[in-house]
Amino acid sequence: MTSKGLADAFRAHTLNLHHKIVDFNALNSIPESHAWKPQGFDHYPTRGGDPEAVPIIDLTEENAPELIGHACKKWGVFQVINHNISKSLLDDVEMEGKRLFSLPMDQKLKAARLPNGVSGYGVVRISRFFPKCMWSEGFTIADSMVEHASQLWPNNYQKFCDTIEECKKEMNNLAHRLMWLMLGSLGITQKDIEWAGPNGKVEGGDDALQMNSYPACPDPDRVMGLAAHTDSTILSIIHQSNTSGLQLIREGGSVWITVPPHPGALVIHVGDLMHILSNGLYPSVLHRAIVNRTQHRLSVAYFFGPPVSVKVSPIKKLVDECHPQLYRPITWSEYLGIKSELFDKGLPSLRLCSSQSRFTDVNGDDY
Ligand SMILES: C=C1C[C@]23C[C@@]1(O)CC[C@H]2[C@@]12CCC[C@@](C)(C(=O)O1)[C@H]2[C@@H]3C(=O)O
Ligand SMILES: O=C(O)CCC(=O)C(=O)O
Ligand SMILES: [Fe+2]
Repeated sequence: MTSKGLADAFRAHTLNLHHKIVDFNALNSIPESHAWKPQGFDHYPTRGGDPEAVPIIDLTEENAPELIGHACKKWGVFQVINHNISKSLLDDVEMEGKRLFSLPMDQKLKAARLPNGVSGYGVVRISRFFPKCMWSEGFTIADSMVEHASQLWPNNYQKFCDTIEECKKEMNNLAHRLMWLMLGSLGITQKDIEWAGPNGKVEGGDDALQMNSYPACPDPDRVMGLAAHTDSTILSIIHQSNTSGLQLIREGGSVWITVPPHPGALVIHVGDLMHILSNGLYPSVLHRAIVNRTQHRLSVAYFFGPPVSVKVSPIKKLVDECHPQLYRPITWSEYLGIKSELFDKGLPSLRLCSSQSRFTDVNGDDY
C-alpha cells in the first residue's frame, strides 16, 4: 500500500470549504448552518431474516461466494461475519476514535486536514455540495499518521498509530479476499486484471481509513450526519458502533433502509470503481448516515482501491456485442478529481452508452 498516491490525487483539488467544523459539545440548539429541512427519517423497518434486510453472509459458509455475487447485484451492499478481524482490534479502533473525537476542539484543529490534503481532522470532502453543514466530524488517514497523531497527543500517540496500522493491514487483507470473491462470482480471475500481481495482491494499491463521529442531537430529524453518496472505491468496509444510523437505498428502490448494527458484522459497500469493473453489473450503493437523539455514534470506514495511476475499465470478459462497454477507462486519481468537481454526476459522466439502455446478464436479469 502506498497511500501517498491518494494525497497526490487531491493536491490539485483544493477544497474551498465554507463548511466549518463546530464544537458540538458547545451547542445547546441547532444552529441555522446545520438546520436541514425536516428530513422525515422514516425508514423501512428491517428485522433479521426479513427479505428486505441487507444480507448477512458468513464467510466460512460454503455458499458464501454465490451469496456475495447475488448481494452485489441486487443490493450493492452486504454484511459479513466470521471475517477474521478480531473483535478486540475493532473495539480498540473504536476506543481510539472516541479518544480522538473527545479531545478539545483546539487540540483537534492542530491536526486539521489541509484544503488540498487528504489526511487529518475536518468535515467530509463532499460537504461543499450541500448548502447546510453535516452533524458530524471526521478524521481521515491515508498516508503516515504519525505527524497528525503527534499533534493530537504529543506524548502519547503510539497506541493510536499501532492500532490504526494494524486495522488498515487487516482490512486490506479482507478487502483483497472480498474483491476476488465479488469478481469470482462474475467468472473473473486474477489473470483478467492486469494490475493484480501474483497471488492476487494489488501491489501498490491505495487505501484510506476514515473515522466518523456523529454526536447525539436533540432534534435528529432536522440534521444530516453524512449526506447521501456512493463511495469512489472498489469496495469499502464499514465498522459501526452499536448505535444505528447507516441507511441505504437498494438498487432500483426508493426507500431508505437502515442497516442495524449486528454484533461482529462488517458492512461491505460496492464502490464506483467496482461498478465500472463489473461493466455496470454491480451497482455502487447510495448510502447516508443519520444521527441519534441520545447516543453518540462512531463509524470506521476503510476505502480500498487500486494504485491511483492504473487505468480501471470494464473487464473485457464482461463486454461483448450484447453487453457493450458502459464506461471509459479511468485512473482512481482522475476519478477522485472528477468526483471532487461533479459529485454524483461524476460516474454518469464516464458513461459511453446512454443510461437509458438496459441489458440482460447471463442469468436473464436486467442491469
Ligand atoms: C479514498 C477516499 C474515499 C473518500 C475520499 C478518500 O480519499 C478519503 C475520504 C473518503 C470520504 C469519506 C466520507 C465520504 C466521502 C464521499 C468523502 O467525502 O470522503 C468519501 C470519499 C469517496 O468515497 O469519494
Ligand atoms: O457512518 C457510516 O456508517 C457511513 C460512513 C460512510 O459512508 C463513509 O465514511 O463513507
Ligand atoms: Fe460512504
